[in-house]
Amino acid sequence: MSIAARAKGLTKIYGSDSASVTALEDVDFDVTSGEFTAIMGPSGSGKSTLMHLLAALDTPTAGEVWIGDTAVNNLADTPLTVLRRDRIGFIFQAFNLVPTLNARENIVLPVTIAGRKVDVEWFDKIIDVLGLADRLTHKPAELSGGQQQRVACARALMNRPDIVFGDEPTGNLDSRSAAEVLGFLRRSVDEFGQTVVMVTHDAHAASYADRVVFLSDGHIVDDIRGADQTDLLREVARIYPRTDGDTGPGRPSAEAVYRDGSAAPTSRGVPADDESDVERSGARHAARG
Ligand SMILES: Nc1ncnc2c1ncn2[C@@H]1O[C@H](COP(=O)(O)OP(=O)(O)OP(=O)(O)O)[C@@H](O)[C@H]1O
Repeated sequence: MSIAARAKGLTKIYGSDSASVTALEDVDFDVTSGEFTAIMGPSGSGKSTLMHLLAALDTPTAGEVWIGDTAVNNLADTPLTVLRRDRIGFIFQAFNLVPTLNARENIVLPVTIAGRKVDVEWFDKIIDVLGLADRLTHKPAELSGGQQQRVACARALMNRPDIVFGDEPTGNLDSRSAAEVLGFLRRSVDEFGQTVVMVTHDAHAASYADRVVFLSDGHIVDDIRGADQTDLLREVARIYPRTDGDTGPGRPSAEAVYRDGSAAPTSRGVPADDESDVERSGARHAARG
């Protein structure tokens, strides 16, 4: 079992003096290679901060981050840019495609920026799995949200990165498109050996992962494997109990987790008949052998 990314003693404080916010405090976290890890927690618990630090998009106040064996903290600008370009893939909630480029051009952008030749076999494989073959000449505005996010998934994998980071990648999608994107991330782990780290509010989305890490108030408070949606909802209710009226400053709002559908499996357009937990976790465990 190798480590794709490691955080040690990670602390992030935004602002200074009385206006400062401690978003993460002394967090240790290893991302295992070839695994799908989800990071859950209420709004403000530090999920995006942890992901951005792990993905070398931001610098910590204290602590260290490694991508594989590379210590990220002290990298100069150029090797840091190369590391982000070649070893990390990103999928954002807002897709972040280049509007003037068509789907094919968006997908191969990381390769063309790096001045390399497109690996046609790999490109075709990804496009086939994502069902994008008949959309390659379309610009983002001519694609549905789900298709745009599938293009973003293809772009994230194009360089065969060490890790793909997804920040609420299904946050803007309907349930069917979300299931397609999550199913693809799952397949990328099972079939391509990809390492995926995804931030989500949503227990349904997190149930596609092998491992779910729960954050609260800038700390990791739980870390479980092989959980289905029911298990995750139980964990959410246990870790973030409803505290109606108790959402004062400094307290992460459990409501955010609930409001976003994590405690209500059918509320965020996640149809009960969409794909049962049993089927999905069965597929996950079968794929893992
Ligand atoms: N650039 C910033 N400046 C000041 N405070 C920030 C900044 N970014 C995040 N924070 C604060 O740090 C804490 C953690 O934020 P973070 O975005 O990591 O949480 P999150 O769990 O991802 O929340 P959400 O689910 O709402 O995106 C919050 O209190 C947030 O207000």
